[in-house]
Amino acid sequence: MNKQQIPVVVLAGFLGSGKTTLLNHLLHRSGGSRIGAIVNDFGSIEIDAMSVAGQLGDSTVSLGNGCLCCAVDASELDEYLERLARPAAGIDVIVIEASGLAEPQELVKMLLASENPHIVYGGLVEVVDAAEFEATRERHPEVDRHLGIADLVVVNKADRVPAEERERVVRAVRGLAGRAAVVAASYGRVDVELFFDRAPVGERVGQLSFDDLREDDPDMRGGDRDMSQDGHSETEACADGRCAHHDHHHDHLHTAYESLAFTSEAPMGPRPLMALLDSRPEGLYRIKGYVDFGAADPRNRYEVHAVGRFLRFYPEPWAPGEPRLTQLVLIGSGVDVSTLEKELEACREYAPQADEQGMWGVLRYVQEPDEESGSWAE
Ligand SMILES: Nc1nc2c(ncn2[C@@H]2O[C@H](COP(=O)(O)OP(=O)(O)OP(=O)(O)O)[C@@H](O)[C@H]2O)c(=O)[nH]1
Repeated sequence: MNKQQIPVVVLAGFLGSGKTTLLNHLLHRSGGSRIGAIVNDFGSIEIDAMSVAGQLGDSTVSLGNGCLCCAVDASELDEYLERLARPAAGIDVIVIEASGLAEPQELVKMLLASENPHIVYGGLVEVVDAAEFEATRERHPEVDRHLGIADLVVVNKADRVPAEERERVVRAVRGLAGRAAVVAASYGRVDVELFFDRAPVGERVGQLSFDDLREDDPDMRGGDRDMSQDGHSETEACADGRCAHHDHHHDHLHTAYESLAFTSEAPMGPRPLMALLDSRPEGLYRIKGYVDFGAADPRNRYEVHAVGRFLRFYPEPWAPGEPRLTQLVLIGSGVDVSTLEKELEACREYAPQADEQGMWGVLRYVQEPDEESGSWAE
């Protein structure tokens, strides 16, 4: 192995499984290693990039608005890798956080094809949400094949399921993941050594080659399920519109999903927003971003996450001078995006009242700090 080459690890996993949480854990625990991150957001507001950027400064780059797997060619990615891999940047390992709808094998292919002499493919880490695993597999059988090419699978959110279910999920993942290491974790708290000390390069290329990833390999194609079955054309469904050039993309997960990016300078009314969130449609699987509740709580911004039926708010004080904005990305399948947008617009309050009782509906979804480290069952 060329000691000068920087390993590039792909961090993938379905929407909301905990990739950003794991990346943040790695950044906190990196010790003397310097991590460069490339964050690929599906929505046009780069929420994931915002939540890691603070920690990395110029060693984070963001590739927003569409799945990286759908890029026409690898040149954009190469450009970013080039920037991070310059010896002057002093980076030891690069992590690419894929969007929750990206096809990991496309990213791996791009890395294996890269002619950048400073980098080397460092493995695929798949994050699985233990609480959502079965339901996600039912809807998207192709996630099985993502696990089949992983080098490490993190069965995350172990705290959200009872011990027996956790064991069941770990066993099922082991069955699908072949030779990959499988570890259970909460809040992405994996052993950092395990993450970065993946198998040496020579071994890896032997293990996962272009041949393994060939488009016409039946094992890689996940059957001929038409992901556009909900009636959305590929161009509509792909956030950056580039998918139309790639007819083989019909089996990509993201072709079945639409995203809505919503920004408001006017604060959101807690009551109407909670009414909307509490009755959100089944297909609206993922919501993330930041909410300004204005006079109802002028001190804090509320980071919000919905994953399936799970909903949490995380209040934190606004930074001095930070623009008071609500910025949300909503990702779903079979969701009427324009209606959703109108509903969100209707939640804005132009003459807000200090409606503290109105915040009760929000506070029901605020996690106590000690819950994070606590029990296995929610
Ligand atoms: N209970 C519990 N919640 C978790 C755990 N890991 C992450 N979360 C929460 O799950 C939500 C989604 O986590 P993210 O790290 O943003 O997930 P992601 O995979 O980056 O999401 P996308 O980029 O949208 O696909 C957040 O509310 C996290 O706090 C965990 O182990 N247990």
